[in-house]
Amino acid sequence: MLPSQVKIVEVGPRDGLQNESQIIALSAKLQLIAELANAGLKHIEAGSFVSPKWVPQMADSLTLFQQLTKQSGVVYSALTPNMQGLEAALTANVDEVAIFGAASETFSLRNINCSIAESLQRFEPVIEKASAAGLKVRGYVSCVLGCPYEGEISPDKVAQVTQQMLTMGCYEVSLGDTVGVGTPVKTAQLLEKLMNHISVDKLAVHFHDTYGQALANILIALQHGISVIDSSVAGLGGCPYAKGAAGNVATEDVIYMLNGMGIETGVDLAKLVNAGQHIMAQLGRSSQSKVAQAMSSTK
Ligand SMILES: CC(C)(COP(=O)([O-])OP(=O)([O-])OC[C@H]1O[C@@H](n2cnc3c(N)ncnc32)[C@H](O)[C@@H]1OP(=O)([O-])[O-])[C@@H](O)C(=O)NCCC(=O)NCCSC(=O)C[C@@](C)(O)CC(=O)[O-]
Repeated sequence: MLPSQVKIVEVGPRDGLQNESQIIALSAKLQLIAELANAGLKHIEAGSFVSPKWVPQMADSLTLFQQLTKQSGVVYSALTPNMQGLEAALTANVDEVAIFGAASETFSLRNINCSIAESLQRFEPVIEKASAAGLKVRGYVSCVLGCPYEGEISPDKVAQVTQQMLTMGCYEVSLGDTVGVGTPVKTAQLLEKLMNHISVDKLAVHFHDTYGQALANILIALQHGISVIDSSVAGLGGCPYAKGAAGNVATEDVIYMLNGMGIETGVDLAKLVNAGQHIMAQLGRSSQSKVAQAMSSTK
C-alpha cells in the first residue's frame, strides 16, 4: 500500500540552519527559500520563533518572514514553542505553525526547558489561538526511536504524546528520530503500534541520518502508508540539543528514491540540487546528499 503521492516538508531553512554556528546572512536564507520553492517544494519550514539566547541562528525569523516573497501554493511555516513564539509568528504572517515536544523527559527539559506534561499544557493555548487565527498547527514528537540522554524510548510514550497532540488540535504529528538511531525493524514496530490507534494520514516522519538509516526507515514508512516526509536540502542540520546528531535525510536523496518508485512529488531534482549547492557554497562545505554529489560529479 505505497502512497501514489508524497508531500515533502522541507525543513532545511529551519532544522538545517538552526545548528550552524556561523552567522548566515539573511539574504542567503531568503535565496535558499526562494530556490526551494522554485524547485517545486510546497511546504517549507522557514524559521523558528524560539529564544534567540537558545538558538541564535533563528533570531532573524521575524525579519525573514517580513522580507519573504511568497510563491502562491507554497506553505511557509515556523516553530512556535509557546505563546510568545506564536505572537511573533502571527506578526510575521506565517502560513502555518508547529509546536514541538518529545517522548523523552530529559530531552524535553534540555530542548524546551520543561517536562513533557508542562510542554503539553503550554501548547494547548498556542494551538487554540493559532486555530482561532486560522492557522493550521503541526506537532513534532522528538526522540521517537531513541534519546541522546535516556537511550531507549518506549513506543507507548510516543503513542501517548502523539495522541495528545492530535487530540489538542494538531492536524498531523511528525515523528522525529532526532538522533538518527532508528533502524527499519524498530521503525516498523513503532509505526504498527501507533497505527493501532492513529490514522496513518495524521502521521509524518522526520529522520536524521546519523547512522545512515534514514532512507531505509523512510521506505518502511512508505510501505506503512505514510505520505508526508520531512527532509532537508543537502542533508543540512542537526539539533542543538542532541549533540552528535547528523543532519536530516537529504531532500535530494528522498526525491531520487521516490522518483525511482514512481511516486509523485512535484519536485524538480536538478533545481533542488542547485539550491543545495548554493547554500553549501555559502557555508563553505560540500553537500551531504549522495545524489547531489553523484549528479555534480557527472556534470
Ligand atoms: C522554549 C523556550 C523559549 C523556553 O525558554 P525558557 O527560558 O524556559 O522561557 P521563559 O518563558 O522562562 O523566558 C525566558 C526568556 O526567553 C524569552 N523567550 C521565551 N520564549 C520566547 C520565544 N518564543 N521567542 C523569543 N524569546 C522567548 C523570554 O522573553 C525571556 O527573555 P529574557 O527576559 O530572559 O530576556 C526555550 O527553551 C527555547 O527557545 N528553546 C529552543 C528550542 C529549540 O529551538 N530547539 C531546536 C528545535 S527542536 C528540534 O530541532 C527537533 C525537531 C522539531 O526538528 C524534531 C526532531 O528532529 O526531533
